[in-house]
Amino acid sequence: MVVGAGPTGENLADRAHAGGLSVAIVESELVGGECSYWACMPSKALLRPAAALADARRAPGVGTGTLDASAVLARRDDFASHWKDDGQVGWLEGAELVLVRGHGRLDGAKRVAVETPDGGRRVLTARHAVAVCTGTGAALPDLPGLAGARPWTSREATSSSQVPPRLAVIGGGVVACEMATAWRALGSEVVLLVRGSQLLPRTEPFAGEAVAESLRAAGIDVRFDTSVTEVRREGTVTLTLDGGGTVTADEVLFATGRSPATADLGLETVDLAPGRPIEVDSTGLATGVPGGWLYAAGDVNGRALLTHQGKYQGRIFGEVIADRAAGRPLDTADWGRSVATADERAVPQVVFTDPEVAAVGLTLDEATRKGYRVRAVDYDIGDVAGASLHADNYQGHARAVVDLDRETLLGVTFVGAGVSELLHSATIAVTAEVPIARLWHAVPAYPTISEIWLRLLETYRA
Ligand SMILES: Cc1cc2nc3c(=O)[nH]c(=O)nc-3n(C[C@H](O)[C@H](O)[C@H](O)COP(=O)(O)OP(=O)(O)OC[C@H]3O[C@@H](n4cnc5c(N)ncnc54)[C@H](O)[C@@H]3O)c2cc1C
Ligand SMILES: NC(=O)c1ccc[n+]([C@@H]2O[C@H](COP(=O)([O-])OP(=O)(O)OC[C@H]3O[C@@H](n4cnc5c(N)ncnc54)[C@H](O)[C@@H]3O)[C@@H](O)[C@H]2O)c1
Repeated sequence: MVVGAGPTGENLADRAHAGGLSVAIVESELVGGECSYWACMPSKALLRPAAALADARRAPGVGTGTLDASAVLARRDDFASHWKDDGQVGWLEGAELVLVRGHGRLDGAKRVAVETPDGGRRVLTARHAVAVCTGTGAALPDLPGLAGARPWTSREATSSSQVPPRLAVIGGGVVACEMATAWRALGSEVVLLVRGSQLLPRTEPFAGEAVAESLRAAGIDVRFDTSVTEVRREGTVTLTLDGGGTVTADEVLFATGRSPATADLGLETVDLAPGRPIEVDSTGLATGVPGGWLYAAGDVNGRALLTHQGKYQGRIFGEVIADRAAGRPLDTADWGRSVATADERAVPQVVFTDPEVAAVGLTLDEATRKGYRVRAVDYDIGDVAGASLHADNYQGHARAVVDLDRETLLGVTFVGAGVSELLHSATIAVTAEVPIARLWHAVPAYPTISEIWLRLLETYRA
């Protein structure tokens, strides 16, 4: 039994079925999950036209137009399948997975009680395992006046059919940076209020600095070390700031992180704490639950809050569940078939701002804190021939973090226009632990932005 039919639950169910199990999947909203309707797909549909326009403006002779907001929003609606899940339900049926609509709650060992849309209650018992794949919801701070102020969360920010004339965005993480970029490009006046002193704090510092600079260049009012202490809506929204002063906007987006969807999941019936992520081992098995029947995959286990990592866990844990049920041996060595090793060593992520931020593995700071003997190798991407052709005055930077003892890469970060498609080359280098001596023979085509690889290696060997 799988609870939650987001990208993770779908993949886990499919792999468990491919391994020989019959699978039922419980979904309380839309099959396809947050990613399809209120996260990855609609946000990237809003951002892609902005990136295309920015690229056009940097290539002389192409054009300097503005976005047609209604066309962009209409295309976004198509990408969100108009918030209907018929297509994904069709896929589930084709994959021979049984869909149970309703809110699922654990009800003791191997049991899931489903509150069905007609108000009924159905208790389902799994023969082998229950996999919780319920994802996360937006986390809102406890601020006076916030509840009555109808704030935007990531859901409204990705699905709004109106462009607010003035938008205040709270937060300095990925959602805040991407949504500030998108709505500014669609015409909003945007103020970005950041509690800390940098954007994208989990990436290399030069990434957040480049994004802050470009958000400001796009006309966004970026304010660091600024906290909101009170929110009031009287038609418009007024935010009171800790240093004194107020900000008034038509809408306010709180992009202040996520909470695991475990508060109303019956976790107390299996002696786990509601509202917390479900901790798992590297085969997906929940720790502290006897009997080896409860798994958790994707955002809900807190390992890596990204669709591709959730799907990766889904593929691996689904197969593990089927293998354990059939008595087949697992392969739990590092990078083995039955463990999600990449979660700890090589998580790739692209932040679709302008410039894009594409990173995999450890930052210099993380590698140093983990005790590796490392060297950071830096190079400005604008000095690569392919980049200077890509855009006039191309601004970008790359860093590779080299493990000096093994001469392999622990992490790579690219910042610049069009770098997202470079990332998989770095993911392969980090995951496969390709020695620098061999990377030297991986020749990038001339004149592409990929020549950054050659420059990084030359810099290392200089
Ligand atoms: C604005 C935004 C943009 C993002 N962009 C990207 C991106 O570009 N790339 C990327 O990799 N990641 C992105 N993410 C992160 C990505 O959305 C998540 O990592 C991903 O959705 C996690 O998938 P999941 O299947 O684990 O959970 P979810 O997608 O959250 O799916 C969980 C499902 O479980 C259901 N459910 C919950 N509780 C119950 C219950 N009790 N009973 C039955 N069903 C239940 C929910 O209705 C939902 O359908 C973004 C996130 C946000 C907020
Ligand atoms: N392109 C992508 O891959 C993509 C896009 C969007 C989201 N995501 C994923 O979704 C997850 C959620 O993103 P997110 O940006 O909501 O979370 P986040 O954790 O990345 O950032 C949250 C930000 O809010 C700030 N914050 C927290 N509480 C606050 C408060 N009370 N007041 C002011 N600021 C506060 C934090 O300091 C942080 O800067 C992330 O893990 C991210 O990886 C991925």
